[in-house]
Amino acid sequence: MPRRRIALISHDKKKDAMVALAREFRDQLAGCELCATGTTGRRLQDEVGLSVECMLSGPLGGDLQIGARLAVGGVDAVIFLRDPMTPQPHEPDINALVRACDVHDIPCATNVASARLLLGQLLG
Ligand SMILES: O=C(CO)COP(=O)(O)O
Repeated sequence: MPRRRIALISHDKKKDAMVALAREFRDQLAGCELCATGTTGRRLQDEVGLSVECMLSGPLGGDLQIGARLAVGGVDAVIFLRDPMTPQPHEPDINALVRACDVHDIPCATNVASARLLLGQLLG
């Protein structure tokens, strides 16, 4: 089976949760092709030891880079731990990425509970 291509994105207040989730699924994620927005990806590399292709940071266009890749068939699933309590300067980019997931029917988990279900099903 080809390696799953997974995009990992988290807002600042959700980054600890992303690191914890990645630790939980570390062995399965290590067998995937991972890409991430910049700061999220660097934390996953440094703190979990995963190999991650780091895009730009979200506010600088990282969500859009992942959305563009997804639109041409380059991403199988998105884990996007959003912070629903904090306004983001790049809200339009965030909406564009989630919309691209819906347009192209790519699974997108936006909280830890759904991320666990998605990763368990996809990689379990
Ligand atoms: O802002 C983000 C997603 O919208 C995440 O970007 P970083 O991983 O660079 O913090």
